[in-house]
Amino acid sequence: MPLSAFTDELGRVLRTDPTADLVVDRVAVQTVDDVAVVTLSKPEARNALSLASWRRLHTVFEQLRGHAGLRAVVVRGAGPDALAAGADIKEFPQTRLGAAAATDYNESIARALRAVSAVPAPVIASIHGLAVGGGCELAAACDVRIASTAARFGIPIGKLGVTLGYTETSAVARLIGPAELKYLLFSGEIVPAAEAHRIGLVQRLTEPGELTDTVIAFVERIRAQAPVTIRAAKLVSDMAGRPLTDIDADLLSRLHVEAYDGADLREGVAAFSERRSPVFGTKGED
Ligand SMILES: C/C=C/C(=O)SCCNC(=O)CCNC(=O)[C@H](O)C(C)(C)COP(=O)(O)OP(=O)(O)OC[C@H]1O[C@@H](n2cnc3c(N)ncnc32)[C@H](O)[C@@H]1OP(=O)(O)O
Repeated sequence: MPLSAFTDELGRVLRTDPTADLVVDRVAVQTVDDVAVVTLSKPEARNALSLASWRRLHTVFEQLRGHAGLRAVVVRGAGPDALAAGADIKEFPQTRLGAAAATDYNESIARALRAVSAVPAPVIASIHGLAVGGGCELAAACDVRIASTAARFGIPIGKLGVTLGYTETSAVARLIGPAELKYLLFSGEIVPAAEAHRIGLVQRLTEPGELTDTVIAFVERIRAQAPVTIRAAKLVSDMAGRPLTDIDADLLSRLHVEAYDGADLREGVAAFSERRSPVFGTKGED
């Protein structure tokens, strides 16, 4: 798809809520060329996520993980108010749940968050409003968060009496560190976007009217670069700060071989020599 048509179409998708026929368990997936847009779609409840929605997110991101040639995923919330206000509290049981159901509930959320992180392509959270509780954790599981100055963030779960597992908190902790995580959890505060940006939860802030254009421009920058470089960039960034495992080393080694033996690098070098913009394939292969 030519760049201008891609930009127009991605803009059209991001500026409108998905039609009802695209929404399954309050989650919609749309694709624009090699970019997927995942929309949380329960605007009347600040896009709160039911168990069915968490399970659907798991399925969706598992499918996107296997989508060869995918260049980016944008995660956003329908309606004017929220990415998501967390797990659907109205679904929480009024009676005791029992060990098996409680474990299954938490594991369903953790599975969804792990699936988000496991997509090889960059996953960008576009945050125009509330990213609270599980909504904040979902945003943190994405690779990059771009937010409007009107967005708000927090994990106010103490007032509910729920607890969080390792997966739900680890992505937030990696971004802001355990001390800021403790502050958010202990205070239950919902902080403005500027504060979320200051502590590292958000990478870029925009005026509310510029969020979509900023996200599109970022996606375009990703698509203009070599697919193999971006895939390796995500891997090494995720590996930073933890000991290198044999599996990590093997993955990186394969990507080095793919890069030096593949078409992306030859195209990049040729474009540099010819003083033109590179035109990359989708998989870094011949
Ligand atoms: C592992 C993960 C665990 C979790 O995620 S636990 C859940 C953590 N999340 C929360 O505790 C946030 C709960 N929501 C709120 O505290 C407030 O909302 C906000 C501060 C986020 C926003 O306040 P405002 O803008 O005034 O909206 P409003 O009038 O409270 O909500 C509008 C409608 O949305 C429903 N809603 C909001 N959040 C949730 C939710 N998380 N689960 C279910 N429903 C929710 C409300 O009830 C209401 O609906 P109606 O108009 O029918 O009363």
